[in-house]
Amino acid sequence: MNLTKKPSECISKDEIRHQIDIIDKEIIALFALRFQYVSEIVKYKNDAESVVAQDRKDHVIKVRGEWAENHGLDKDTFEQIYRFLVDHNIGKELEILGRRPQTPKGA
Ligand SMILES: C=C(O[C@@H]1C=C(C(=O)O)C=C[C@H]1O)C(=O)O
Repeated sequence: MNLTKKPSECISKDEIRHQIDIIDKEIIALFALRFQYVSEIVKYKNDAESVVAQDRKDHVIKVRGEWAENHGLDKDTFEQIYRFLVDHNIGKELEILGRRPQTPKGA
């Protein structure tokens, strides 16, 4: 990441906002990469239950909350953020699954 200053080294609001912009650009790029993997997983799923993958969903949300807490962030807030993200991904996975030609049962 091309950050030019540490948080405490910044000497103006503009400088701080510039660093924040750099960080957010990177975060978005990582979310886009994460989404590429999410899109690929649909190949290995065949119905709504496997798309939702409730146990994995619960685990992802819980563990991200713990990771956030380990970094001094608010656990519940980051659980909410991840719940929103995972629910969004489930919607996208269902769209992809819906577009896929259905294989007749027993075929
Ligand atoms: C990516 C998956 O599909 C869904 C999306 C998840 C995510 O965005 O991390 C996690 C679980 C599923 O609800 C998966 O099954 O792992």
